[in-house]
Amino acid sequence: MALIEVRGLRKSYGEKRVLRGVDLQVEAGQIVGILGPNGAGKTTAVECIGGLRTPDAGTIAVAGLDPQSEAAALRQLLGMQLQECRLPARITPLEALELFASFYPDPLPATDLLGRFGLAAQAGARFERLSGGQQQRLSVALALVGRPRIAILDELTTELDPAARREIWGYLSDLRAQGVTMLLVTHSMEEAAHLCDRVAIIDGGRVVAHGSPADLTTAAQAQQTSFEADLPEAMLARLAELPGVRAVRRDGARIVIDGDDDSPQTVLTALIEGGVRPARLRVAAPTLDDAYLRLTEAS
Ligand SMILES: Nc1ncnc2c1ncn2[C@@H]1O[C@H](COP(=O)(O)OP(=O)(O)OP(=O)(O)O)[C@@H](O)[C@H]1O
Repeated sequence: MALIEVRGLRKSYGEKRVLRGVDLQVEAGQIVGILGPNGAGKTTAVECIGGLRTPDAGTIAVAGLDPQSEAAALRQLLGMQLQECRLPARITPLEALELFASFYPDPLPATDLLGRFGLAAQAGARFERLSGGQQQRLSVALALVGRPRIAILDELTTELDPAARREIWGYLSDLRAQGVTMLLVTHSMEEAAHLCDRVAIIDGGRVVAHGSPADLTTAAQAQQTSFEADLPEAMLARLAELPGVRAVRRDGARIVIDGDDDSPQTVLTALIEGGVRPARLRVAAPTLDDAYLRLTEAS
């Protein structure tokens, strides 16, 4: 059985049906990313998994525990970073870490975490005086202070500069190597591609796609062929009719063609047969961004 097992999760706020039957499995030791448009219900889903919200229907087991009825046991093995870190305005990072550490039998030393998360100089600063990025780093450190077996991190690096983001990614990779399982809510495809073993895309209240970043990218079958050529409209129309071609457009001097994995070859053959010599030809491999857009558009 997976370490996190979610089946048929449903949740509404009043009339608003947010989750309409979410299924999700997270294997031990994996980093799983949850992606999806704003308002798709990602935070709602992870808050249900963390026991902070009560589902309307469905089952959730985290390390075999029910997050509602076995919340106290779950808290000992789960660390949770919330999208909005709400702490008293005057608490300092050191105080907050020591307070959270006091809830666990074998916490990480607060000073180590302050160093690791680049907050040593702010150890005694009031929370309200920290920058957005510093508050975010503190919220991740707070989620990890109890040496959790499972960490749920909600928009972990949104406010961070590129160097800080890379540092946190490095830290999470170290944690994975130690066997920590992580569920990440993210809007960053770069983050998902870099860190996640698997991603689940939530849209319309359901998981519309899941798999490794590479699987999803391949499944999207998006190849983009572009080149410069003086093509008459009739030729453009002919390219648009080729098998596997999804869209043809002009972008300044370039012709840009989206299609499936075989489309670059099909397009090239058609151009050569038509006596066209494409200049500055480029074929762009699909990215997770392309896959995400196609999958969420399709749903
Ligand atoms: N406590 C609440 N009461 C009423 N509606 C809520 C509540 N919390 C969330 N919602 C609504 O439920 C929907 C899903 O919200 P949620 O925060 O789970 O989405 P999300 O996918 O995490 O979004 P984002 O990417 O913008 O963070 C949104 O339309 C939101 O306005």
